[in-house]
Amino acid sequence: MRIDVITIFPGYLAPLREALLGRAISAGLVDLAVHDLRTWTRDVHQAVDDAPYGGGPGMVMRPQVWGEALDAVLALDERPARIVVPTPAGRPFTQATAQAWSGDERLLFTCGRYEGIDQRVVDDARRRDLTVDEVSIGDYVLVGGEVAVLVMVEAVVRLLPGVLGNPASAEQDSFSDGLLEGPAFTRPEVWRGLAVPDVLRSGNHAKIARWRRDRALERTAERRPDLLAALPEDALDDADRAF
Ligand SMILES: N#Cc1c(-c2ccc3ccn(Cc4ccccn4)c3c2)n[nH]c1N
Repeated sequence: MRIDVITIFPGYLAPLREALLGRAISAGLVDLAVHDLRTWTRDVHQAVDDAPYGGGPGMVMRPQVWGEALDAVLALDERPARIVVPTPAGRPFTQATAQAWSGDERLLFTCGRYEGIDQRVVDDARRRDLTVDEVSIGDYVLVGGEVAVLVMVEAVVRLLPGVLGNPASAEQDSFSDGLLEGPAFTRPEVWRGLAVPDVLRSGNHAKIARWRRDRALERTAERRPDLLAALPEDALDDADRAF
């Protein structure tokens, strides 16, 4: 997978070259290129923003700079790219989104700042039949798109074959079965007077699986009843319903 990121703060994306993601890049599983938007400015001040039409607070990022940047970065590779535009007004980015994008050959992330990017940049890309997804990582407001890109790239890249040491980790993710993960424990057996649940030390794999499923159902019902309500009809078996 090729990943391009366009931003006025390239340094914000440095964490993508650390740890697991850094190893995925070194292993050739991911090609990452970060581009400074100001490369495509033409004025001495390298202006990337301007006042909003219709008035209102803040500034809006100029379409000309973004249009030239997108055209140039898209041309760097012939593979089709999904253009991702982080925005508080976007569709929710979920585990299902990450799963879907993990099958893409190329992702191109555009990091806005100020009050966002002139809408015509997205409109122009779509009318050229480019795939453009305007997405939000959550119901809160950030200062720019860079942090959202860090989140989305990690969520997608960890799903690529060969990235996680144990593929089962991704298969047993929270949300992968529509439920939150239950509690996890490791040594010591007792810590500050708190013991690991006996069932986890029983060696009875069927009982352990049941216990874990019950804790996941319990936690999801308590913290995210919306997820429980959204489960497909056949997602819960009789034992689940009995819980
Ligand atoms: N994903 C995501 C986001 C963002 C986000 C993403 C990109 C930009 C580019 C500028 N801003 C600031 C801003 C503030 C107010 C109104 C518009 N824009 C961004 C915020 N905020 N919260 C999320 N879940």
